[in-house]
Amino acid sequence: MSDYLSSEQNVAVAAVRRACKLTTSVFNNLVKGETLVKGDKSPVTVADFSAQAVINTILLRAFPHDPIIGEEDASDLRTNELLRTRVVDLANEALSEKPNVEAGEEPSWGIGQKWGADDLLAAIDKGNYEGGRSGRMWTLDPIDGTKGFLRGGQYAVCLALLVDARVELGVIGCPNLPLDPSSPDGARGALFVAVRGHGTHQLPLFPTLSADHTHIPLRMPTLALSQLRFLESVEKAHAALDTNARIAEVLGVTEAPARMDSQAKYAALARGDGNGGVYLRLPTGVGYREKIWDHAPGSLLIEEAGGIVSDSRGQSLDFGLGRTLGENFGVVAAGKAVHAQILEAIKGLGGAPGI
Ligand SMILES: Nc1ncnc2c1ncn2[C@@H]1O[C@H](COP(=O)(O)OS(=O)(=O)O)[C@@H](OP(=O)(O)O)[C@H]1O
Ligand SMILES: [Mg+2]
Repeated sequence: MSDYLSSEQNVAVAAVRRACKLTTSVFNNLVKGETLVKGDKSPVTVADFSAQAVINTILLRAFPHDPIIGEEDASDLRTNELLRTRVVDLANEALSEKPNVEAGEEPSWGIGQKWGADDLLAAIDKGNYEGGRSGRMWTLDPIDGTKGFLRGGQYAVCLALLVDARVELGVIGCPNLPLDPSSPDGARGALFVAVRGHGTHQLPLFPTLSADHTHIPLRMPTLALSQLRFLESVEKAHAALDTNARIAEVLGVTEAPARMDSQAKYAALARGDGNGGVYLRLPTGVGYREKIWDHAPGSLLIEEAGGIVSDSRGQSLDFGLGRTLGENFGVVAAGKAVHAQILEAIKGLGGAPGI
């Protein structure tokens, strides 16, 4: 682990690990359980709120002066007692587990104890920061890829620290991502940590041995266009998949795209899964603004693994605009060798809808 932001890394890793344990247990108990009616989103709702309560509680105690841009707010919990009780119980289960001192956890982070409902709701609401161009701030997506979570597919717990609108630390927990991409049926649960200037590393999300704390450095492979495989969203509503197919044709990419929910795509790309090579996310129409928490940690994972992330016109992503990024720009994440050619192909097609 690098010395730069070492206590922030420790805190963020511990917080994301605890939240991922919680979401995994919600999935195993509620989503897989036979009681779930098709279309019932309540497990993802409780998991979302309680994961944000856990992470914000820890951040608040470890770095009391840092604001947080979080996806959720607690207003629904103030009016729904049943939901509130479930969230408080789940968050306390995750927070009260005693600090793992060997893994660098500290009791002063509010762990190893239970919290009252008021404290936990206030912690969730601490995620209401509007963002901006100056100072330190965290951004959190407690469950990115909610649809993937419900399907038992990919989802991610995503946390980043920004300083003066630049992402300095990105931590992404992917409970369902195979630890070793060459054994897709092997152990699942991978954790990714990127620190500006110090690379992107992978470690097991749920360590059992002390050797599991070893950080493995990630480097994106250098691929030619003909070897590329596109990584893209599962949901047609979230990205212009038809445009992706046209761009693939222009570039001579023949491999069928890999579809994956959530920022797990950035993580998979950073470690070169399945000949990944490009994550294309072009808007489906006019008006949608991408959220800061959907791209801040993932983009640093790519950059620190040697790749480039830009909007579809080649500009770097601007994280200083508030809770969202600019309108209708799309995201192109790829290895250095092919990024410019992909931008050319997008331009050649006259951009994407809404660009
Ligand atoms: N219309 C539209 N356009 C673009 N993006 C949208 C749109 N609607 C939602 N979202 C955001 O997409 C997040 C999930 O994106 P994914 O990359 O996981 O795609 S997908 O799950 O395969 O759909 C998803 O994140 P979560 O809400 O955290 O799941 C949303 O923030
Ligand atoms: Mg999201």
